[in-house]
Amino acid sequence: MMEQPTLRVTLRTPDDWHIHLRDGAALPRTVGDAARQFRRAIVMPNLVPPVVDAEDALSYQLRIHGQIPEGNPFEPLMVIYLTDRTSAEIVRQAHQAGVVAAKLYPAGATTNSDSGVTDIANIYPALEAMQACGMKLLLHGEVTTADIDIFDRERVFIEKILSRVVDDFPQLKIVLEHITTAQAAEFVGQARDGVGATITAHHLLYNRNHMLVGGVRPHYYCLPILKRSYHQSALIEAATSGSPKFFLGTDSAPHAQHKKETACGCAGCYTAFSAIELYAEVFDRVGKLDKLEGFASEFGPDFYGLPRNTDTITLEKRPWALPDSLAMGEEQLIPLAAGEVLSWRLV
Ligand SMILES: NC(=O)N[C@@H](CC(=O)O)C(=O)O
Ligand SMILES: [Zn+2]
Ligand SMILES: [Zn+2]
Repeated sequence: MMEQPTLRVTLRTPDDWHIHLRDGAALPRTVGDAARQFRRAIVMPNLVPPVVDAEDALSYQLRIHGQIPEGNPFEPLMVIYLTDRTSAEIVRQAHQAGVVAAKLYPAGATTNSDSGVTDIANIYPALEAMQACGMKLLLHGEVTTADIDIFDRERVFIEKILSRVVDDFPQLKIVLEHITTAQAAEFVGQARDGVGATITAHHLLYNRNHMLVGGVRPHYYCLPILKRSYHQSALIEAATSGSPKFFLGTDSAPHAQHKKETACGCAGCYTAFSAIELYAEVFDRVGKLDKLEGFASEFGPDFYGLPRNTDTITLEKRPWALPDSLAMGEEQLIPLAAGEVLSWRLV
């Protein structure tokens, strides 16, 4: 019998424009996984306590650097966490220290967001300073008031908050992170220049049925929460459209197994172990593998005003099963799609 030649695709090395690496004992796992496939990563600042200024960001960056495998050129790009007390001066100092962005977590919106902003008006001076120095604004785009249903929180954030910030700061570069709805895809698609969005692999691969039909599956629980399949289709459409407004951000977020599989489980999916392979799965499924390179490796650096990577990675069509569990320090971590078979594998 003749062996079929193995299908391969070679891509410019991708970057991850939204990842949670955490700290301490988690770092060898998270940094190692990210550095295996990505050259750069935008590192989320929601540590406890959060990364709020230049000093915090630089010391966190050093701890990450300490875990990059020998000879690997991985580059963590640092972000500060906006609080009610973030001043214009804090922004300017962070910018001078090489911090590329500041992250807005509405207070209480997601994991480790208790120090987040309680009213966007409190950070208008910080946003002015960011606009002036070119620092990007990254948004966890969900309102948090109890009267708004969890499935509507992103849509209401866009209507009530985002549309205002986009207009009030016409030169500010804004990324609506981990979008999950057709409304978000549409808003960003039609927004002025300088407004973009990241999309996770899990919001492309799954909808809320995957999380809730036949039993509740805590490893699919993340924020913003998985939505209807109609929204999933809109996200796939946006990610594979070739529009430079949409780019890769895994939102990979490690929570130990015992913190997910419990009565009140944490929000976040761990995808860093196989992120580019998960994205390849989706793009291939809809016949758009040719659009993966723009989404994964070009539109992100273009948006951030950074050079595109010049080296490449290769994916091969060779089915493999994800491990059931990974070690993270002394703890166990269940990767998203644990035990499932993926078609593409990083060579
Ligand atoms: N996405 C999540 O569900 N969790 C993230 C926080 C975030 O990005 O909202 C985390 O830090 O665990
Ligand atoms: Zn978030
Ligand atoms: Zn996140």
